[in-house]
Amino acid sequence: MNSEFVLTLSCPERPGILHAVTSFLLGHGCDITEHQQFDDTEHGSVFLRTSFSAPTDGVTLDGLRDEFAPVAAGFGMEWQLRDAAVKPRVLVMVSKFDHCLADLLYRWRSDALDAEIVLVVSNHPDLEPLAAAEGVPFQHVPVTAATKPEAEALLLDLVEEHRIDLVVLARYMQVLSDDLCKQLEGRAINIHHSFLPSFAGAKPYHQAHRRGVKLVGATAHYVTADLDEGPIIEQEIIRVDHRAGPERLVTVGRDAERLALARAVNWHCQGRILLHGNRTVVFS
Ligand SMILES: Nc1nc2c(c(=O)[nH]1)N[C@@H](CN(C=O)c1ccc(C(=O)N[C@@H](CCC(=O)O)C(=O)O)cc1)CN2
Repeated sequence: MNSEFVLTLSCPERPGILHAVTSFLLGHGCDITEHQQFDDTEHGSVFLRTSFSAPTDGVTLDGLRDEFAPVAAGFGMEWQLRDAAVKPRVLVMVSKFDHCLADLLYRWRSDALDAEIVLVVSNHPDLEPLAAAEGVPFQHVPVTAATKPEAEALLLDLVEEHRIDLVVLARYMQVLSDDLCKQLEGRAINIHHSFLPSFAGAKPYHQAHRRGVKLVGATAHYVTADLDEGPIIEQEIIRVDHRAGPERLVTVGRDAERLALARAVNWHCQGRILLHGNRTVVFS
């Protein structure tokens, strides 16, 4: 029985990167099961994701990490090596709209999410029954302008207490502070209910209706201090026409939100996303 691991890395472009990776893996009796690479010749950077199986006797994750570190240092790599069998622990944040939370819980229950949903946090009590129905703990953390600092401190305590790997904002309608965004950099994903960069901010479907668009969509992105400006992971669109009023756009938009968010969460948890400045490389 072999173990499955995933190596992701980025580094300055130069000859010998792939050779270094593959000879390291071969030297440890590992077999590559999937490989994807992107050479950004414009910026002189290489992005790579390799999944591989390793013999269980004598090969451990920590051992591979310790022995790959000097190889990586020689190329100036930023890298991650993780056990593909270990599902990242996810905290889902939500306000009153339930469609994204319900979708993620259903995918998790039906083993279609490569993550463990361990906690739901909301600034309203309304969706506690939805989490309870799936046996997931729910924490009501009210937020006002005055209480936002302590509410965010509690959230960070929960992230640490529950050993959270990823925070998912599944229609959480409060703006996170710059400090919280810094603390959660690269491990918080938001679903914005428009096809960014169009209609950022509040009420995007009403903005879209006023503009008379023929396509509406949703955007899953990493959360940064700049509202709706974080690195885009996935987008989904749906065709509409003149008959669709704002309410109808809200309704059809939900499908785009559910799909874009679920894909983004799965790809993040499978180690298929690498940050590239304010953009992403997605090995889907
Ligand atoms: N630092 C960030 N925080 C959040 C982001 C983000 O990109 N960076 N995304 C939002 C989600 N969102 C749009 O996708 C969004 C949510 C809320 C608002 C907003 O103006 N909220 C008001 C309060 C509204 C209310 O109480 O119902 C506010 O916070 O003053 C805009 C965009 C999640 N957070």
